This record gives sequence, structure tokens and C-alpha cells, in this order.
Amino acid sequence: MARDIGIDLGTANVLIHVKGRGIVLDEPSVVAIEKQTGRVMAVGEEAFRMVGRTPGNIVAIRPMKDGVIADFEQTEAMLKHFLNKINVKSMFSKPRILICCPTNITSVEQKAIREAAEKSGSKNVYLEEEPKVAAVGAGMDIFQPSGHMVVDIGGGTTDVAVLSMGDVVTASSIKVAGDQFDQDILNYIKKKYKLLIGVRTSEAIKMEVATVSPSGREAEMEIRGRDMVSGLPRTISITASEIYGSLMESASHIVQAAKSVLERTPPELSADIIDRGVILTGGGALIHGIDELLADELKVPVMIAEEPMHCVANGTGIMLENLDRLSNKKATL
Ligand SMILES: Nc1ncnc2c1ncn2[C@@H]1O[C@H](COP(=O)(O)OP(=O)(O)OP(=O)(O)O)[C@@H](O)[C@H]1O
Repeated sequence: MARDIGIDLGTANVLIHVKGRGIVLDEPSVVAIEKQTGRVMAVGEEAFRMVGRTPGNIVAIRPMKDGVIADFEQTEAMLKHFLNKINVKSMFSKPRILICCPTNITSVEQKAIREAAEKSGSKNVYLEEEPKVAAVGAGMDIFQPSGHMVVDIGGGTTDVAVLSMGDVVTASSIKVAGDQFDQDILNYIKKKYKLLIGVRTSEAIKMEVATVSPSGREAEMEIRGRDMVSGLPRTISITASEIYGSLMESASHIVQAAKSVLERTPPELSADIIDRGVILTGGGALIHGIDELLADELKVPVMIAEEPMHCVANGTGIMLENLDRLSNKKATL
């Protein structure tokens, strides 16, 4: 039985979509390694629980940090682990696999990703650009001769693209996305309160109280960390309005990337975008107020896709059904 498998190989999360079954795996892109031997101790959810909490000889890393493959061996190990976990070999004979990986990876890295997938039992491996698949997963019919614009805000990268007739017309990719907001919050707390917090705490702040909305947000949260002066644990309370300022620089990079794409878009397609609006995908689209900010700045309607974190994974399923229309990267590798 031939089956199709789609993989969103994201810098923050890996999702695997199996035709007819939907998303069968959704785990953080984290690997825990024993430092001296390089042995992989844990992958995904289990490794994520160790972030910031490992003893000295173990380190929990994100092998694809910042939208590039920072550690290729660990990326490969992670991909193999996930494919084994869903037991591809016993499930299907010769599945077709479509992988969406960061836009900036080199052709050598692309080849190695393909090989890792092939070793897990597939002879037909395709790679595709993330914004294109995100747009399809968000429900856009990008194969028509009309303009669609997607802003995919992930963990490491924000990809902005205008698509028409199944291809990218204008695009921009910047290394400012959800992770940068976490870092901004962490830096702000450190500077203002002399309090050290971990990335997991700053991510929780981003989700629960942060906003980039010009109209603000009513939210407050108690956070714990280590006082830089006394070295002792300390609890403070923070509000949405004070976090707002620390996020504005990163938010404006995302706005600028979207503006630069619109400025380079042919006028007929711009007109389509005014009618249809811009769709936001990726987990970063869930930061409070990003839709309002972009709508204010771009002067076009902006909507957050349904289940923005699942768009790429769901899009792989749709793309695999349209393999003939897919610009097949396989031949070029
Ligand atoms: N409710 C939320 N509010 C704000 N941010 C969120 C929320 N949920 C998830 N995120 C952020 O979304 C980001 C991860 O999104 P996603 O899984 O789409 O990224 P990715 O596809 O792995 O990354 P990339 O596209 O860079 O490869 C993280 O930075 C995470 O903190």
C-alpha cells in the first residue's frame, strides 16, 4: 500500500501528517545529548522537558535554531527518531514523503535531509518551500492566476510570500520570529528587574501576557527567576503594557519584511491582496495583536489562519495530492 507522509521540519516543532489520518506527531525540535560522547539521550517532548534543567554533562539543544540547520547530525538523528516513532516502515511500503524545511538551508543540507528520510523507508522524497505549503494549508488556492499573500511566523524565521499560479512571485525571509520575542522578553526582565529567567518562562510570558497590539491587552502574570544581585529565587509581577515596548523592535522587522514584499509585488496581484487580505500562519501568528498591527501598517485586511501551527503539516497533505503541479525539487538535488 502506498501512502503519503508530510513533514513540517520546523525550527521549533516537527509535525508529521499521514494521508487519511491527519497529524500523527507534533513534538518540539529538541534533542538532548550527552556532551562527552555525543550520544542522543532524548528527542522531542522528552528532550524539551529537559531544556534549562539538565545537569552539566547533558545538553538539550534545538538543532535547527534560527531557521538554519545549526547541527546537522542532530537534525538527522531527530528526523530518523520521529520517523521510527511513527513506525513508517511497518505502516506503509514505499511511502511518498514531502518535507518542508527552513527556506535558507544549503543544497548539501537538503540532500542529507532527503537521505535521512530515504533511510527510513521511502524512495520518493520531495522538498518544498515552507510559505507555499503554509498558504495551501491555510486554505488558499495558490494555483490560480491571482495573488495570495502569506506571512508565516515560526520559531526561528518569518517567511513572507506572495504566490500566484502555484509559485512564489515575491518573498522575504527574516530571522525574526517567535524565538526572538522570547529573547526580547528575557532581556527586558533581566535589565529592568535584574532577574534571570529561562526561555521557557519567557515563552510563557509571551503567550499569556505579551502583546504587540497598538490597543494593548489587559493581562498580568507572576513570574519566578533568580535574582542577579542576591543569587536567590525571586517572584515578580509583570503586565502586558510594560512588555509591549520590548517587543516593538522585533515586531517592526516583521512589518518591514511584509511591506518590502508588497512594494515588490506586481500591481494586479496587489489588487487581489487588497480584496483577499493577508493570511498569518505559524505559531508566531498567535502572539496577541500581530494581526491588528499588520493590518494597521499594511492597510490591507489581515487574518489569522485556522490552527496556524498546523498549516504547513496540513498543507503537505494537500500538496502530495497535487504532486504533478508541485515544482519538484527532487530532480534538482
Ligand atoms: N499562543 C501563542 N502565543 C504566542 N506565540 C506562540 C503561541 N503558541 C506558539 N507560539 C510560538 O510559535 C513558535 C513556533 O511556531 P511553529 O511551530 O509554527 O514554528 P516552526 O515551524 O517550528 O519554526 P520555523 O517556521 O521557524 O521553522 C514559537 O516561538 C512559539 O513560542
